[in-house]
Amino acid sequence: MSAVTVRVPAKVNLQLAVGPLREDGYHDLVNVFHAVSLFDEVTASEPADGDAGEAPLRVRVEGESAGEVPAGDDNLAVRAARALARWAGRSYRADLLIRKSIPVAGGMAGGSADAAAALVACNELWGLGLPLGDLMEIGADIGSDVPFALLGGTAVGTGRGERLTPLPTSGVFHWVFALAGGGLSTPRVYGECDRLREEAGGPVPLPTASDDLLAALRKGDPHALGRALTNDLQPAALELRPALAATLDAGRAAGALGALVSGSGPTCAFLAESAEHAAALAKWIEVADDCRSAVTASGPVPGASVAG
Ligand SMILES: C[C@@](CO)(OP(=O)(O)O)[C@H](O)COP(=O)(O)OP(=O)(O)OC[C@H]1O[C@@H](n2ccc(N)nc2=O)[C@H](O)[C@@H]1O
Ligand SMILES: Nc1ncnc2c1ncn2[C@@H]1O[C@H](COP(=O)(O)OP(=O)(O)O)[C@@H](O)[C@H]1O
Repeated sequence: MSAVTVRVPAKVNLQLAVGPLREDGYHDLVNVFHAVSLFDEVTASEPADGDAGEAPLRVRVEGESAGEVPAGDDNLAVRAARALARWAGRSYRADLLIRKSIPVAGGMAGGSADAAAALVACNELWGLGLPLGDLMEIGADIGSDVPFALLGGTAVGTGRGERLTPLPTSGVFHWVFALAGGGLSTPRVYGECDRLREEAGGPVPLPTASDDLLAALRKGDPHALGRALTNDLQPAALELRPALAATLDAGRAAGALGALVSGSGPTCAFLAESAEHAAALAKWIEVADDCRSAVTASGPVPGASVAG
């Protein structure tokens, strides 16, 4: 095979419960991930013969926000492909082309998605045949969210968010995502969360899964799910970017069943009753000051998969 294209979804966090800061600089989480139909595409191809002597892994990024993504060794897709080659114990070559639609530094795990897609694409291109479990182990070293981008669906992540258990769900959930101009740095948002907690004083409870949320997912009840959505990073994201409060209010006022910041933000997520309701909500949300555009999507969808 001379080229493999993989499609990979964005995520929204339905519950993000953040425990105390650990000694290694991470936080223990209960992270309920949900994969939604907003996709990046990564193509891995064999470099042409005349390119011998060039870097073994090269990357090109296309899409509206391509300029915000590193196009060298720091790219998470390149790091993932390099880690895969190391795991296989050989040097391999590939040209990677990333077509980005997932917002960059938007709290939707676009970089992790590209890393996951590169693992699946290079596993196929190089004929390694590694099982999903091995790819998830390699991915966890690249970033806490990479294993979920490989798995997809709806799942709860514990530890740093990398230890996954799939969750049973019914039906389809319909979403609107308010994309903001520019991003928020994930470490900065976790740091702000710690600072706010220190300021408030008192102990930080260990994270636990919400029974109401799990029941709403099992039943496929969007009204109950809307009421159960929570994100412990939201106060920190709002502190760093106060204009997001008006975006959330616009969605609530327009009748969203639930509204929250997606992960570390600044993307905001709104739950709708149906595809039609989501399309109507998007029109109201789009006019909020800090909203660059509002897009509709549904979930759950599968994780990184070779495109048919
Ligand atoms: C917040 C979340 C929610 O799913 O994602 P985003 O909303 O940014 O996409 C994740 O926890 C982000 O995961 P990911 O982006 O893979 O983070 P990593 O590369 O593993 O870590 C980046 C930095 O985030 C902080 N971090 C990450 C995970 C975790 N459980 N505790 C942390 O404190 C640490 O400061 C770490 O150095
Ligand atoms: N392939 C990639 N796509 C997006 N960002 C990447 C990629 N590789 C490295 N990065 C870096 O990772 C940072 C976080 O990206 P991203 O995963 O999009 O955000 P978030 O962690 O908020 O979901 C970006 O600011 C960017 O510098």
